[in-house]
Amino acid sequence: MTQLRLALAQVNATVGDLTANAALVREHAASAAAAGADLVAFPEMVLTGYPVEDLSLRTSFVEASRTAVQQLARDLAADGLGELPVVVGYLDRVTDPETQLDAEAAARAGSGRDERGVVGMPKGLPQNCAAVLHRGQVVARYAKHHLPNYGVFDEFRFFVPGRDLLVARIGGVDVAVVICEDLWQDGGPVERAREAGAELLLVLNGSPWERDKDDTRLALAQRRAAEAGCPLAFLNLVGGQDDLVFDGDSLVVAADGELLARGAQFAEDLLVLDLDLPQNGLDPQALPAGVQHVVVRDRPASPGSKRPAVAVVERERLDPVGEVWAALQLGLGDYVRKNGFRKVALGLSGGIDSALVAAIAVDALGPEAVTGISLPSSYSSEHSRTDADDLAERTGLDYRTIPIAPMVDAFTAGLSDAMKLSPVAEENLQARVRGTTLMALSNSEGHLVLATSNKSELSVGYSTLYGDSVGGYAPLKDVPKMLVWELARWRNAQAEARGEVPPIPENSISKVPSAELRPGQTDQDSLPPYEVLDDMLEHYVVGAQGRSELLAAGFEAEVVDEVVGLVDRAEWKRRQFAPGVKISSVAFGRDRRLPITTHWREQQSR
Ligand SMILES: Nc1ncnc2c1ncn2[C@@H]1O[C@H](COP(=O)(O)OP(=O)(O)OC[C@H]2O[C@@H]([n+]3cccc(C(=O)O)c3)[C@H](O)[C@@H]2O)[C@@H](O)[C@H]1O
Ligand SMILES: Nc1ncnc2c1ncn2[C@@H]1O[C@H](COP(=O)(O)OP(=O)(O)OP(=O)(O)O)[C@@H](O)[C@H]1O
Ligand SMILES: NC(=O)CC[C@H](N)C(=O)O
Repeated sequence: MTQLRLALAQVNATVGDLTANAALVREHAASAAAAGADLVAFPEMVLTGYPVEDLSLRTSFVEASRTAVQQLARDLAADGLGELPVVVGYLDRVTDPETQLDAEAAARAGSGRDERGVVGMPKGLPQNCAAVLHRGQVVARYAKHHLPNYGVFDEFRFFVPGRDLLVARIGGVDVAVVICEDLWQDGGPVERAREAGAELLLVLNGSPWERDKDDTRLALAQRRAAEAGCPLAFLNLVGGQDDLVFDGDSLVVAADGELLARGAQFAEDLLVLDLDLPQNGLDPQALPAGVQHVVVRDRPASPGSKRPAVAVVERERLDPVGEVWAALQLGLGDYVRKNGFRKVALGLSGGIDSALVAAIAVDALGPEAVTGISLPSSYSSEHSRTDADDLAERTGLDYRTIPIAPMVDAFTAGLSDAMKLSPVAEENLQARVRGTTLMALSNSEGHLVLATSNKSELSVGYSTLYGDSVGGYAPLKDVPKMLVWELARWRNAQAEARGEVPPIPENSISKVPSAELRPGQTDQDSLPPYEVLDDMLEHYVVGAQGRSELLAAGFEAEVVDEVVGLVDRAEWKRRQFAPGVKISSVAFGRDRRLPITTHWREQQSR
């Protein structure tokens, strides 16, 4: 048995900020060293942030990452941390196609060049890599084998796959290092880690969160640990990046599947634990082909018997709705902060969507950073104002009122000389005056405007383009309306349990949803009841089911045709929408890509 004190640093890196990310690594490496760790690991592409998308195709960016990883190794040594092996994810490139690519790819790299790069491979041959840093140097390197190319991932476009497995002897333990998708695919590096006799499988991840994924990951880690025949440490990024949220939730499982430790959810964490590892007797002279064995440290920094054991602190787990809240809060907060904003603004209608967005924003940024504006028109109900007032008081946000009736009247008068405004044009004019007013505030005072539309509305195009759809970020973009209400009730119940004032007025939760763009209007004049709509959207948008499957699932033909038609026609509107946090398995945006211009109609399958 050898004891390894393992430190997993789940940190919040920022895409493109190599300097800040390197500083984050140095800071957490220092904490790991202070905790007596034999090894500290950081997530997938921590040095560049993740995902970097087409930045991987820029020579300047790839070279900056290559330089930064070397500099980081030197800086760690200068910090007095040179003896601590540090594993970091970063962006590298193929420098020797003969030895770093498989034979077929190497042949293509040698022959098929055109002005865009190597035919069939991304320009510059970038790779998603892990490096082991020790005594001021990069002492070992691994390139991700399996590149995810589905859902939100496009890694065939961004990277060239790696070929060899890395096993690094660290603190006397043979550690196989792999990267994220390597774990999700059968066979490949996990199987080879077992063949090689690895004693610990270390997986660096940039695994974005979606509902229920924590359970999927745990089950996967347990299965792969059994396959690898050794404990498995799954280390994940944390933080928001455009429409993705990484939840951390790193975990360590034993070879028999026992959960040994789990990191915080949606927060940075440094997980330190002692692993007692049996020696698998890896023989460096008898390794399977394609396994690189590098000796970094032959024995632990301090023998297990001579240091006090570390106690693994159990982190509190969030319930399923709490996870969604935390994802929305972190996704919005990081989008605002990482894009250099300090405050946000939104229209407060007294309705549930704007109330929920305001409450999330206040949790993410604090009440002083959130400006809510009541923008009453001549159709606005009394409760739209009083409920907005109530929300403002409960949350303490910066609250203003700007009546829009005079502006709408001036617009209507000005336009009516040139055209006869249709009823829909008149309705939308109000939403557009509100949009213009919010953008004026954004330009004048520097607020980022939040769009309040939810996934149900986005699905069917129930918003006014250049009106209530204005905004730089749309927190509820992937949140269906029924979940909007559930989140509001959940947040209020949390407040009550803590003896705090619930942020969302009860009336905003219980009232009938209405756009209030004409007298007496309700959402249900134009849309099926939200219970039915959301259920069908789960089948049609998330499940991508066709008409016959929707009918077989029990939906009425008339409703199917109406909803499918609305969803299909709204594709152009969705394309112009701001990004928002992905919480489902199929979010609008990169997850669901459909042509705007298409003559395919589901009804054709009748
Ligand atoms: N394929 C396509 N490619 C490019 N542009 C396309 C297009 N199809 C239509 N268009 C354009 O889009 C215009 C229609 O879109 P748009 O102007 O937005 O208007 P539209 O979608 O017709 O109306 C907005 C609807 O949303 C409702 N609404 C508004 C605000 C808030 C809420 C709420 O409660 O959440 C609901 C409102 O009551 C109304 O029923 C057309 O005039 C046309 O110019
Ligand atoms: N009177 C208003 N004052 C300020 N903003 C408004 C007003 N009416 C609408 N808006 C803005 O337009 C958005 C869209 O209106 P919509 O009616 O869909 O949302 P909501 O009122 O928040 O919720 P619900 O759809 O449940 O009524 C609102 O969320 C809000 O940001
Ligand atoms: N970065 C990755 O390789 C992520 C892919 C993986 N299937 C996940 O979602 O966690």
